[in-house]
Amino acid sequence: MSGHTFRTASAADGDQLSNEARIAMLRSRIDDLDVAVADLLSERAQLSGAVQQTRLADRAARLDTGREHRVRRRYTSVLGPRGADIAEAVLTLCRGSLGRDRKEG
Ligand SMILES: C=C(O[C@@H]1C=C(C(=O)O)C=C[C@H]1O)C(=O)O
Repeated sequence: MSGHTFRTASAADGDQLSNEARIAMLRSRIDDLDVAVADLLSERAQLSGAVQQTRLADRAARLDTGREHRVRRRYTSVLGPRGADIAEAVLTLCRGSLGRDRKEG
């Protein structure tokens, strides 16, 4: 678990605010979410790299296309068809995590 907690900005939060203040409040929440998403992606990439490394140590294929297909379906089931683009970007980031680990290690 990453420990991030979120609350959604509600209409009531903005009732007393100017549009400028409302936008600033919403953007502040967006900025928090971007940091949290990037942290989660970093953690995911480390875990994915560890799985890939372990499979290589077992002389198995580093990648698993069946598993990647299930990951893509998870994103599209939540986000709709555009989720496929996000899934692809996430998988690309995580496939690269092994290379980065090697350079750093
Ligand atoms: C992490 C794994 O290895 C690779 C990376 C994946 C991912 O980042 O989601 C998925 C499948 C594999 O190609 C895994 O098999 O779960």
